[in-house]
Order: sequence, then structure tokens, then C-alpha cells
Amino acid sequence: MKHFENIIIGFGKAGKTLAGSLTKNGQEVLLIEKDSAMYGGTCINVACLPSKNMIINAQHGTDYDEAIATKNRLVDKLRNKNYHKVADQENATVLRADVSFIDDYTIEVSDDSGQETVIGDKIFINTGSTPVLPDVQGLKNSQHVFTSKTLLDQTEQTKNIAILGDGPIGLEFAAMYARFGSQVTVIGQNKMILNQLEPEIANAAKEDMTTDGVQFLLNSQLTKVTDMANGIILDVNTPNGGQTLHVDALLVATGRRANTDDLHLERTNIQTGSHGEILVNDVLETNVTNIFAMGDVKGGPQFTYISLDDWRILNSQFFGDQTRTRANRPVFANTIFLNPAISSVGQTEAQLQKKERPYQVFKMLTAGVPKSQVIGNPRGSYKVLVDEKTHQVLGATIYAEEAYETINVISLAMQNNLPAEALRDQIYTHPTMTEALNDLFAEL
Ligand SMILES: Cc1cc2nc3c(=O)[nH]c(=O)nc-3n(C[C@H](O)[C@H](O)[C@H](O)COP(=O)(O)OP(=O)(O)OC[C@H]3O[C@@H](n4cnc5c(N)ncnc54)[C@H](O)[C@@H]3O)c2cc1C
Ligand SMILES: NC(=O)c1ccc[n+]([C@@H]2O[C@H](COP(=O)([O-])OP(=O)(O)OC[C@H]3O[C@@H](n4cnc5c(N)ncnc54)[C@H](O)[C@@H]3O)[C@@H](O)[C@H]2O)c1
Repeated sequence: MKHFENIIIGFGKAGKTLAGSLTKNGQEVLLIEKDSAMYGGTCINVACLPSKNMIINAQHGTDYDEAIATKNRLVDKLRNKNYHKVADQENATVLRADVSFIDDYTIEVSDDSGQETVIGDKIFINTGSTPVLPDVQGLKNSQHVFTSKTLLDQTEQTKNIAILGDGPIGLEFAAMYARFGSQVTVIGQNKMILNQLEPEIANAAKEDMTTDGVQFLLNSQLTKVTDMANGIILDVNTPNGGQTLHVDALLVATGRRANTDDLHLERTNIQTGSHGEILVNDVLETNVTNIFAMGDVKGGPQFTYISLDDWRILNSQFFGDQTRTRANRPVFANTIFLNPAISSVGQTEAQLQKKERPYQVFKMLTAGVPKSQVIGNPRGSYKVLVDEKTHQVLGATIYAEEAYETINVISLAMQNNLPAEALRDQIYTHPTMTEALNDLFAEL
């Protein structure tokens, strides 16, 4: 039986970054990844980076074939770099193998060369998440149903696609496929898309997507999927009655759940929650001492930057001042990469009204920002909510070019309790979309 000081299961964002900290501090690490095509994890191989590369190329008018080839080159480069960043460390071993727990501290690893048992002083589980497929007749056995991962592998453009799910994956892929010139229909179960955002901005985004050619069947249920030689037939219950769609493919984007499928956690004392997520405390310890879980597999927000922040927590515990925890995670925003992007942070008007918190609203149209005219995309608007007394920012939603950059400035102001005057009076470089903040708060 082999022994390692640290075993990391899964090549996720937190795990690969932690491998660097551990080796830098003279500790040995065994990092086990089940799929060599996933060295570096989900984000760089099959999610954030390839999808954003495809989205940007679609927006630039690149044709699909070229965009796929560019994406594949990017991913190969990133995967190779990520692999070597860990594997080239003196104290690190990267192993491609299947892992299953035998008991709390013993795992069995198996690869083409056979099986071996390994024990670790500390074990870190960073196995990410996996798509949830709804229980719809014919869906699971269809040859024409894709997840975001398998769709990004398609060398041939799907010309007529339906997308089940109107979350970030569904909407980003819908906007992207429409830009590539495909016919796109989004099937959503809610009355409205983006209903966690400010409604007027969600409405504007839906109208813009419709202008770009995306059709929406909302408040609707997919009831049956039937494979045909030339595509797939979808039976959908809509508020206007049953509809039948004949499309080339269906992308299922109805959420992701913790990925613990192959680990045999039932042989351990590690507790999981109702959705299979590994339960952890504020410093990412499971209920078994010296076993930790980070990233999507522990439940909660599913973002690469949250997984990276999980690394900060562990790094602070092992090598820092031990102050960083999940409870004091800084303010963080999120972005949905549409055309343009929608970024949001903090609370919405509806949430503040529910709490009876007094606030002021500041709004402006994106078209008023010179850079939007320079870029040639004046779509969208800015909306920021400010505490009536302190003028601290309580929430912001930006639907504009480069919203994903501007929102980070607002998050930083929120995190540091700066009043909106600080955002108003800052000198921003010109021409930028962030300059909007000079004008947005002019009435303060
Ligand atoms: C299409 C798409 C787009 C996204 N876009 C964004 C975005 O723009 N911005 C953003 O912040 N987030 C985005 N996300 C979410 C983001 O990808 C995830 O939150 C993030 O990758 C989770 O990282 P992680 O550290 O939990 O692990 P992951 O990066 O998911 O890594 C887990 C690794 O563990 C491996 N593994 C799984 N099971 C085992 C096992 N039993 N043994 C060994 N290895 C195993 C997997 O192969 C994988 O390599 C997107 C997700 C998707 C699907
Ligand atoms: N830009 C980004 O940061 C980004 C991009 C993509 C994904 N992600 C991450 O990946 C995670 C997964 O994304 P996602 O979009 O799959 O999940 P999600 O859970 O965010 O959204 C799923 C959507 O599908 C709908 N839905 C669920 N079941 C349905 C059904 N049977 N019929 C019709 N609609 C149904 C839900 O109402 C929801 O709107 C997200 O939580 C997000 O954190 C982030």
C-alpha cells in the first residue's frame, strides 16, 4: 500500500491550485484525475473558457468550423499547460485513474496497469459537478440529446437546435448558436427567463435575444422525445397547448449536481446532502477529520472563482493566518455572457422591498456611454441600488458591453463599504464602459 501526505481527487480549480501551495511548502501530493482529456478540470476543457471562446468568435462573425478549430487549439494549449504546472513539481504525481474509497482514508486507484490501494494523511475531493438530465420519456436514450460538454465537441454545426433550460448554460448557448446562424428554440419551465434579475433588464435581454433569432417556449414542459433518422421530435406542453418541434438536436441545460458518482462514499463516514453534495463546514472540512471537499462537489454556487476561493480558505488554514472562511467570503458577482453580457451583484429591488430596506435607484441606458458607440453595441442599461442613508451600493445589474469588467469595480466598492460617490468621482480610463459610473450617480 502506498502512502501520500496529500491526495487530491479531481483536477479542479481549487485542487490544482492547492497542489501548487502544498508542493511549494515541501509536501508531497498525489493528484488523481479520471480522464486525461480533463487534465486542468472542467472550466478550461469543456466549460467557461471554450464556451466563451466560441461565444466571442460567434460575435466576431467567425464561422462555426473555424471557431471549433480555434477552440480546440486553445483547449489543447490550456490542458497541456495545466498538466505540467502540477506534474512538473518535484513533490507532485499526477495519475490518470479511477478512484473509489475503501474506507475513510484508503482509496483504490485503478488504471490500465492494474489496481493499487493508497492511503493519504489528508484527502481533498474536488470532482466538480455533472449535468442533471430530467426524467422525460425517450430523453436518456436519445442519440440527438447533448450536454454542454458533448455539444462543444460537435465538429458539424447543428443548424436547428432546441435547448431545454433557460439558466446560464441554456441562454449562453442559445445566444451563441443564434449568432452562428442556427435556428434556436429555448424551452423553459418558468414564466420568464432570468427571473432572479431585475425584471426590466431580464425583459430587455429576452427581447434582444428574440431580435437575434432565438425563439422562447416559456412556462412549458418537455413531455416526450422521439428519435428520428434525421433528428429528434419534441413534444412540448405550452400555455397555448401542445406543440411538436422537429429539430436536429436537443441541448439539455437543466442544472448540474455534485459529482460523487464513482467514489463509493457509502463506504466512508463522509456525509452528503439531499442533492448528493459533500457536506463541509466553514473551512471545507467534511465530518471526517482531514478529508476536505472543494468546488462544485460541496454544493452552493457553481463558479470557477468560487472553487478558487475555496483554495484561498484552505491555503489560509494550512499556510496562512487561518482567518479566511466560507462565512467571510467577499462579495462576488456573476455574469451571463449574452450579447451584451449581463452582470449582477448584491440584491435586487424586489429583495430590498421584501426586507423594507430604504434605497435609491440609479439607472441609465448603455447607449449614453461613448464606448458602447465605439464598439457598435449600444444595447442595454445600468441599474444600481444604493442605501438611502450611507449611499453604499446594495445591488447592481449591468446589461452592457464589458459589464463583466465594470461589475468587478462595483463589487470591490461593496466589499469595502465605499459610498457610491467614490464610484462617481473616480477617474476612469477613456473610452471604457466603466466610465458610465461617473454619469450614473450624477444626481447623488
Ligand atoms: C458550459 C459551462 C460554462 C461555464 N461557464 C462558467 C463561467 O463562465 N464562469 C464560471 O466561473 N463558471 C462557469 N461554469 C462553472 C464552472 O465550470 C465550474 O463551477 C467549475 O469548473 C467547478 O470547478 P471545480 O473545482 O469544482 O472542479 P472541476 O473543474 O469541475 O474539476 C473536477 C475534475 O474532477 C474530475 N473527476 C470527476 N470525478 C472524478 C473521480 N471519481 N476521480 C477522479 N477525478 C474525477 C473531472 O474529470 C474534472 O476534471 C461553467 C460550467 C459549464 C458547464
Ligand atoms: N457565465 C457563467 O458564470 C456560467 C455559465 C454557464 C454555467 N455556469 C454555472 O453552471 C451551473 C449550471 O448551469 P445550468 O444553466 O445548467 O443550470 P441552472 O440550474 O443555473 O439553470 C437551469 C435552468 O433550467 C431550468 N429547468 C430545470 N429543469 C427544467 C425542465 N425540466 N424543463 C425546462 N427548464 C428546466 C431551470 O428553471 C433553470 O432556469 C450554473 O449554476 C452556473 O453557476 C456559469
